Amino acid sequence: MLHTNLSRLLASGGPKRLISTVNKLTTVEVNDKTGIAILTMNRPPVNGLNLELLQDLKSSIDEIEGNKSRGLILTSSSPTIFSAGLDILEMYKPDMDRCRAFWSQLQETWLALYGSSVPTAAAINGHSPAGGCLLATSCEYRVMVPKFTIGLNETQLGMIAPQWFMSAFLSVLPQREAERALNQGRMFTTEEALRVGLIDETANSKEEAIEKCAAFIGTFAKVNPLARSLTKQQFRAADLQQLKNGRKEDLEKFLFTVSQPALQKGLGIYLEGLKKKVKKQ
Ligand SMILES: CCCCC/C=C\CCC/C=C/CC(=O)SCCNC(=O)CCNC(=O)[C@H](O)C(C)(C)COP(=O)(O)OP(=O)(O)OC[C@H]1O[C@@H](n2cnc3c(N)ncnc32)[C@H](O)[C@@H]1OP(=O)(O)O
Repeated sequence: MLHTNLSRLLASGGPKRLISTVNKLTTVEVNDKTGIAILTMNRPPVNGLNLELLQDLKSSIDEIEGNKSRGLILTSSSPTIFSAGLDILEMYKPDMDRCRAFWSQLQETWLALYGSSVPTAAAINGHSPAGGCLLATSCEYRVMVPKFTIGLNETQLGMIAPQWFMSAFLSVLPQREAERALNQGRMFTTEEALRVGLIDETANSKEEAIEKCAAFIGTFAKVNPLARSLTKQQFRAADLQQLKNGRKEDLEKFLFTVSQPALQKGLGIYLEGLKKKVKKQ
């Protein structure tokens, strides 16, 4: 009951204090009463994860870790897109120095989110392909609004999701389901995602999704925070360590992959397809 009241207060727009507007592409709002932070991505039109958005996400996660928030809810300011995943323009005909900084920042941001000491939840209020799905599956709980899609579609782009994308996916889905979905590059509708367990709940609106995420975070109200966070970290330690140990190799593999002419050609065709779709409407 206490948890429900807390979450209602949060969602009803109860007393909220904007504690950070420092970052250009993210905002953090901490509710004074509940202590839960809402981290909102705001990079129109599709929250494409470019270097700057990844930097802002990392610094917002650090801020939430530092200000003793009771939990983190990740969401988007767009009414239809949670995140379109990695900004393909960071990988298409890239400047290699920037590309290096981009991938290193993606690693850094993932380590911070997946390894966060506070309870994390994603209020998925729009489409969430690839890198968007990575962000959502790196959280501990997912609530999604109907009529959108989520999944790791990398193979559809002729790309291979790195091992740590798979780790986050596997922390949510059974191996058999995860392997098949990744091989197919399958995008799940909200209803399908609920059926396989890729999301935990559905909600009819962003506000309701945030309320349900807050209720999840509220379930830890009476649990010792240190015991909870150390337990979470033990569960995630092997996945985190695997990337920490292999960061350099992972970066080199990425740079090698994006410099392949066949991949560049595929990305060009994919981008063209996205643009043609816009013109048809
Ligand atoms: C083992 C070794 C491995 C080593 C590593 C190797 C490889 C690296 C692995 C790479 C991993 C990649 C993960 C990714 O995240 S790749 C990105 C995947 N994302 C997508 O496929 C999403 C594509 N977008 C869409 O499907 C749709 O845009 C949508 C998100 C469903 C939204 O649809 P809608 O609302 O209709 O919007 P538009 O389609 O009209 O888009 C508006 C605008 O935005 C541009 N855009 C969309 N998505 C992206 C993107 N991801 N990056 C850059 N730009 C994007 C789109 O082109 C439109 O632009 P214009 O307005 O200029 O036309």
